[in-house]
Amino acid sequence: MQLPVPAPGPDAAVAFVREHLADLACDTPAASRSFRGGQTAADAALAALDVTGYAGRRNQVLPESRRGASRMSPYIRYQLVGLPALWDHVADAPANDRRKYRDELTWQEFTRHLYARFGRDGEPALREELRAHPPSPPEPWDEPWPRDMACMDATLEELHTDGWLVNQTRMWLASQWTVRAGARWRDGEEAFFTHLLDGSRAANRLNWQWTTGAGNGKAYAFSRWQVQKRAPSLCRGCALRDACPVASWPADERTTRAPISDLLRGDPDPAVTAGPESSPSGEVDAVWLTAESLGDADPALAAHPDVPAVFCFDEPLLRRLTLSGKRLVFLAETLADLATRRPVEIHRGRVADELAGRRLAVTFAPVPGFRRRAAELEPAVVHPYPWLFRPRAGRMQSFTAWRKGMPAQPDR
Ligand SMILES: Cc1cc2nc3c(=O)[nH]c(=O)nc-3n(C[C@H](O)[C@H](O)[C@H](O)COP(=O)(O)OP(=O)(O)OC[C@H]3O[C@@H](n4cnc5c(N)ncnc54)[C@H](O)[C@@H]3O)c2cc1C
Repeated sequence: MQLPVPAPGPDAAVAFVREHLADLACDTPAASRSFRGGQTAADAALAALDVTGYAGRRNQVLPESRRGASRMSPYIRYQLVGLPALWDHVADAPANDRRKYRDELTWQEFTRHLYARFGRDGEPALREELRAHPPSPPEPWDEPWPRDMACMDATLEELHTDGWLVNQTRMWLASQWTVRAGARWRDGEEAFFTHLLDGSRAANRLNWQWTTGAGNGKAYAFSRWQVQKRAPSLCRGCALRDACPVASWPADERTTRAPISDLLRGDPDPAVTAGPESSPSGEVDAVWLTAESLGDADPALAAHPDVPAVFCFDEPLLRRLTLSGKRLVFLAETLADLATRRPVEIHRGRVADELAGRRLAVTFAPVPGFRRRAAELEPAVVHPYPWLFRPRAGRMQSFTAWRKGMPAQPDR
């Protein structure tokens, strides 16, 4: 089913989602309080980005004015800003901040590589523990994120209204959920994925695994200590300040070993994982846009400026995911913004049905869902994914091992 293209701006995007996609959302669709979707918003955020002080303040939570986080992740998620562009943008930042910021961009790339490698056969990836089973607390909690703890309440509120959190509070929530409360990390990962505007299976699953000890065997322990250090006002105003349930460190943080996949040791065919290396030529009559790449610099969009861009809200997938309306509004804003520069078609349905019979150009996406849909649609032209570092065959047991196998500077 083809849908109308909304006018630019959050109000039209909210109205569009409420009219056409509300049955697929888990809440009443509304816009994120803090983030606007679209290339125009992403360009403005990039132009304003100054990472001076980032290394010292990236973990600060409150007051908000002291945060060092760059807040670029929703734009990075949809390739409205690419990792190579950010790498270049911070070239003149103070050395320590530049190094730290580029390290974090490299973590993002690491998660993409792992997800691509484990999802290379088109099957769901990284749902199993990579190296260890997280710790089990002696007494599981009835409610993993109790709202009477001010640190839980404030961070969940931010997640639900903004669709975004700083890295530090993501770690608190993940550790509290699994290491403290004994809940399944995959359920927590889903709860994040529902709301995060930047929610990606690669970064979300990997970070849940790393925080809970599944990724490297060492769990991150959450306690009042971090809240007092990073957001002291939360403890001061907490109803439980004299009976804090996380006043001391967790009783037991031991993980137990899990079987290790051979894919962590090496990739038998990195070319399959990485996708095409160069852009072929070919006649096409539309560019198929995926949620993995919605920016103006998308290689397929850039190579075929005269054909419409077609995006399909994947009904079976969205029905299963039941995302927050904020994510759908962000996407609608992004498509509406693109439509101010070139023809855009928006569909809702099964992707392979909605786009059947068209000669499509698309940018390769290193995720299992793309492989499955592309196998059905057989695009005429598949453009390379804009990797920061092209995936190689080497070890991925740890970030450090993987980084050693990558060049010092991004591949161009
Ligand atoms: C439990 C948990 C779940 C997470 N889920 C996601 C997710 O779904 N999507 C996502 O993009 N990030 C996720 N992260 C990583 C990180 O928290 C966010 O990328 C970051 O908070 C986004 O805010 P920012 O752009 O201001 O980050 P900054 O600190 O300004 O960093 C700049 C960029 O570096 C990258 N980056 C920073 N830290 C990490 C990291 N630990 N792993 C991967 N990339 C990183 C991101 O692309 C980020 O936008 C998660 C972290 C945890 C602990």
